[in-house]
Amino acid sequence: MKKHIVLLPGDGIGPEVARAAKRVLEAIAEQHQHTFTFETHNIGGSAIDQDGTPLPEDTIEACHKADAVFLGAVGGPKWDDLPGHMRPEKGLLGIRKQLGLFANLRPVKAFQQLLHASPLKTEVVTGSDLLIVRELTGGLYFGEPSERRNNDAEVVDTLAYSRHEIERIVEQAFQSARLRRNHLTSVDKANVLESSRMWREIVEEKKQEYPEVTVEHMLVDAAAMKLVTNPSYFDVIVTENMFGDILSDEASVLTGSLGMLPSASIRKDGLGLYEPVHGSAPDIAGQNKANPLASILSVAMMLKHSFKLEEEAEQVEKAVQDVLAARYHTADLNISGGIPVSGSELANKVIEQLSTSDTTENIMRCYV
Ligand SMILES: NC(=O)c1ccc[n+]([C@@H]2O[C@H](COP(=O)([O-])OP(=O)(O)OC[C@H]3O[C@@H](n4cnc5c(N)ncnc54)[C@H](O)[C@@H]3O)[C@@H](O)[C@H]2O)c1
Ligand SMILES: CC(C)[C@H](C(=O)O)[C@@H](O)C(=O)O
Repeated sequence: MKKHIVLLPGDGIGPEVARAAKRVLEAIAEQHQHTFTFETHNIGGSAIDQDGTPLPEDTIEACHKADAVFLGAVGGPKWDDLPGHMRPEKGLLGIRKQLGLFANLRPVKAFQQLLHASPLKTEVVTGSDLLIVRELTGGLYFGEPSERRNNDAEVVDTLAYSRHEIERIVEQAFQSARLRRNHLTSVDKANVLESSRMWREIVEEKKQEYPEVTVEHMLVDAAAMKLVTNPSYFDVIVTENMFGDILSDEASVLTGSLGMLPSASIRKDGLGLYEPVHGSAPDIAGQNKANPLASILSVAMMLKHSFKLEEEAEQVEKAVQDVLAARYHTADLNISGGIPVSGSELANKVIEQLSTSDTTENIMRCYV
């Protein structure tokens, strides 16, 4: 199979984890006689420095032509004082919007080997296996107006959704639920927000088409609490952009580290942008400490969603599992009696493991 992948390393630890992602893709290509070609482009702060904008035109063009995109991370203190429209994060929001990537899939699964790495009690974390389906191209992130007024005496951001935007993400969530355990929790703030009340109505309408899926509505504040007190209660969570952003970082504590959470930002035709949920981690950038596993698991999602290479995707997931079972870990993971290694060494271990991992064994198949 021939596939062309655009790499957007970005800032901070972005280039370190993007390197790991590329090496895993190269190893998979070699083993299975695929031809994966790569093209690297600027985004975020590094694009501001080199091109004067967080999202250069050639980056957008290359992504449009690609079969899949991998993004490391954007942002950092160097660019924090720039005006809003010039910030590195605008590059990330812009590419999601330009590519029409309305659905962000964020699977959260507590690896057996990492149950003790979470600060939560082991009995709470055990069995956690959920998928957050986050709306990605609407809501507060993109609503207009968004501005300061009257010499900073007032400020406004706008939370706006069209019916179509809500319908398509809710539909995606029902489809994901059907592939998993048929349990959908729609998270909103319907006791306060009109947009949430319309969201609820649309979920109620859509559920008629998916009678096998059990549906419930939960307020976001209650969901935030339940996520850390009874996480195994959840199967699929669907929610709007901002709530999904916050809940997924919260959910990362179940896995032991933000460095463990992969994501896929997808649209209907298969093109996807794959990125770890974490940011550019300026505190550890350039020190080879970044955990590459969120990025490597995002590669597994790329293989599955964009390339339909199920076996290869499972091979990557299994290799990660085996490396953790061998107790290798980066410093962000608290594993007593483990073997601490650098980020690049951990990526090496996964790549070595790829040739030996037996995917017929029971592995975590949570990335739907
Ligand atoms: N997708 C993205 O590009 C993205 C996501 C979130 C934040 N950001 C940006 O990143 C910058 C830093 O944000 P932040 O500090 O709030 O969040 P962050 O996710 O970068 O870091 C939060 C904490 O988690 C740790 N961490 C994150 N990823 C890790 C990894 N792979 N391995 C080990 N430890 C890891 C960091 O060291 C830090 O202590 C900001 O500019 C923010 O806007 C970008
Ligand atoms: C960097 C930021 C714009 C981004 C978001 O809020 O979507 C990040 O937090 C994420 O979760 O990918």
